[in-house]
Amino acid sequence: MAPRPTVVLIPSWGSGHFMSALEAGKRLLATSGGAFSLTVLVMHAPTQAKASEVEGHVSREAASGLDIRFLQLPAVEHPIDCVDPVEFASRYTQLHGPHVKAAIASLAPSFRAAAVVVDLFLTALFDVAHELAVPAYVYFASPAAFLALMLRLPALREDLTGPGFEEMEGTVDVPGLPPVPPSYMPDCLVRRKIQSYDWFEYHGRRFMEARGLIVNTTIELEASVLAAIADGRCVPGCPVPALHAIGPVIWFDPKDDDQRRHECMRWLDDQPPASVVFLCFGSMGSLDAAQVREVAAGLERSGHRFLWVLRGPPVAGTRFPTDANLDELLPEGFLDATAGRGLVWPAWAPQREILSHAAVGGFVTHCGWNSVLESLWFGVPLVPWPLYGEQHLNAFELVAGVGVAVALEMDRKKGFFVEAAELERAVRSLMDGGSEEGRKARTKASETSAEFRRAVGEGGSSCAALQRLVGEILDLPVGRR
Ligand SMILES: COc1cc(-c2[o+]c3cc(O)cc([O-])c3cc2O[C@@H]2O[C@H](CO)[C@H](O)[C@H](O)[C@H]2O)cc(OC)c1O
Ligand SMILES: O=c1ccn([C@@H]2O[C@H](COP(=O)(O)OP(=O)(O)O)[C@@H](O)[C@H]2O)c(=O)[nH]1
Repeated sequence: MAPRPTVVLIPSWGSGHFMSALEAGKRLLATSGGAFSLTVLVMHAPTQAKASEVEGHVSREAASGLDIRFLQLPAVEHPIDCVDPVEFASRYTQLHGPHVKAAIASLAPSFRAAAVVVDLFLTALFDVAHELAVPAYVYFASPAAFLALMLRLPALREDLTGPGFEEMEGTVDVPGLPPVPPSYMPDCLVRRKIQSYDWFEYHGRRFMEARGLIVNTTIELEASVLAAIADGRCVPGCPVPALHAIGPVIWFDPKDDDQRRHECMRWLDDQPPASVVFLCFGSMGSLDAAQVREVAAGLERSGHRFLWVLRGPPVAGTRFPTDANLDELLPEGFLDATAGRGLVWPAWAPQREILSHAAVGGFVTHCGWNSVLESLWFGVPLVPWPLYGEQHLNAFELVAGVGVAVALEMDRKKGFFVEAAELERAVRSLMDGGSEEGRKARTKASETSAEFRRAVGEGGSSCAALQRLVGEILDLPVGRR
């Protein structure tokens, strides 16, 4: 019997990355109508907490009855002296090369790898795909604007006077975006860390070797950036891989009827429609004590209702926050002063469920791309408070490009510190009925929600992109994709 085609997906272990890639894989599988299966190669997550999280996802999905097989890759050493998580992910991935090759070879004779799809920082595995003559794809869980920047990095290096963007004068040309101030570049490219730039540039170059770039966005949301990439404006003179905008790819937890309704949801049930501003800063977001005091003062003075996910300092040696001790962190009297109109939640919260609640009218977010897409899916406008990774660029795009957000001024020289008065202003602007800035953001967020739902529905742009991608993987003649 001829071997069955399978798509080999290799995600990384970060919470957002793993589930976003898996959800994208499941959408590919569903669109293929059984023409191929999905094989997921799972790397050992580098921390115990992440490993348990990944194991939980794998065992739940393995029991789903879908045509997915999970293969655990052997453990490898941890690279040392890495300057940031991107360098770690890139070097850790390189060490997996021989194991990935063996895993793909072991699929024969029952299966044939029809494509290899890797996470954005795992492009070192393209070497294996090329050796085995299997088409390679990138799954890009971040916005197309960041993809455009990564593709431009080799050329932008020529404009730098130092190893990062910090010393750069003028603005950065990210094709498809308005001119970007250098301070909105990903934080590890702003400061003087030569390895960071090198690794981002490495991946940017390798993207050009892919057969296709699968991006978690929609043509409607990032039209100008996607056009700029497709027109070759990021890497002039070189053929651009096929672009597939299949988003928004959002993962929703399976409903568990036995579970009690979460305390945050019960609290929201008692609040009026669109009255609550939600604050949450992602899987690696925690604020220091001085910043917590400013947020508390800003929220109290704004007079608005709020649900604030406040996490404690990171676990030693990691960037992942602990559950907060509210008595220690919050200013004395704050909880009493805001009783009835505010809830501070000290642990991981059910963010997607919260955003879906009618009482939520605005979201102060760290601008992780999953959080942005989830908020817009439910039509909730944003106040961007970027912290790490590419989030500053995301914030710039949301305010200056897309128009779904009210800007928040931060002191870029003082560790992106936000004053209480500035948070109060931004929250009022987002939430007050009379603010023109907030009205525009609310209208645009609500239009984007409708666009998103059309894009993934039958005949929508992302649904069509998935169908074209499946046709490309199966090598169907162009007219039948
Ligand atoms: C996308 O650019 C960067 C991403 C990261 C980064 O690293 C990271 C490492 C981990 O061990 C766990 C993580 O969860 C994690 C997350 C992360 O960034 C977020 O990834 C999301 C994708 O699912 C999404 O794109 C968010 O917008 C990201 O903020 C780190 C980094 O530089 C250090 C990046 O430039
Ligand atoms: O308390 C929290 C914090 C985060 N998230 C989820 O974690 C993901 C975070 O991904 P994102 O890309 O926004 O940021 P990252 O954490 O990767 O920086 C999103 O799906 C959020 O809904 C959550 O459910 N509860």
